Amino acid sequence: MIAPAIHMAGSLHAGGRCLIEAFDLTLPAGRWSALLGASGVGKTSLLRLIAALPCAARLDGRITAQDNAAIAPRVAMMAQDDQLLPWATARDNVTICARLRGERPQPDRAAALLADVGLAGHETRKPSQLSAGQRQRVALARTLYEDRAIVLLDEPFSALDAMTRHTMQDLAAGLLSGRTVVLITHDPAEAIRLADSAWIVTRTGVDPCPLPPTAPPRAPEAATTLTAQAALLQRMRLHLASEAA
Ligand SMILES: Nc1ncnc2c1ncn2[C@@H]1O[C@H](COP(=O)(O)OP(=O)(O)OP(=O)(O)O)[C@@H](O)[C@H]1O
Repeated sequence: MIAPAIHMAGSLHAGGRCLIEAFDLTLPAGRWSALLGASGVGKTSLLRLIAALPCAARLDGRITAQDNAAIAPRVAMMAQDDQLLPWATARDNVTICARLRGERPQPDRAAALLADVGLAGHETRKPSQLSAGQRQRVALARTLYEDRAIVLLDEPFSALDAMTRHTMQDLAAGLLSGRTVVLITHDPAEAIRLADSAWIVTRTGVDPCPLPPTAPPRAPEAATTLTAQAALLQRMRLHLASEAA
């Protein structure tokens, strides 16, 4: 499986206004890239454009893979909302994309992934019988089941309690090692913990953020992690202040 770098450049527009004036972003091959930035700046739109999904925003520019092959067929995307089918069990939701493609589902693999995300014994529950955090973990298992080279994660751990989030971050870091992963997060601690590269998306472009020299996933209690978190938070504050001015 080749996990390519992805290059995006141009300007982003929606509803007759410019969201991002000009940006040039290379998401490194086989690494985790984090995108942070104010609500509404266009982060989800960038992910949807990479995945070639319908999007209210328009990119004047281009998105290419390093190997020039098509991107969309190699993408698994975990959206902000869990997008689970209400009438299907957790296990059937994990295999839904494969079944829609006409592939034979692998229920044992789905059950194993559900166990990985801490949902052993919940395989036959419907989404309405699960908590928001449990539903988010089913959506994570569905994304992992896809086993794609490019994985787009839009606030994947936002509904989880702190301890479960920590466990799921480690799990995703392990299972998605070597994939080109793009993570949208509002949490500087999560970006510092997981990312190989990070950018703050703003109206004027994308601002690269320094990260500790250690490899992710980084220990949350390490001094370098905490210092980098504080610096990133401060940088986000400065961007917010300058956008408001
Ligand atoms: N149908 C639409 N018509 C016009 N503008 C839209 C439409 N849908 C979304 N937008 C605008 O597109 C912009 C980008 O939305 P997007 O969801 O990409 O932002 P985001 O940075 O991911 O936000 P958040 O962090 O809140 O998820 C927003 O400012 C939003 O108002």
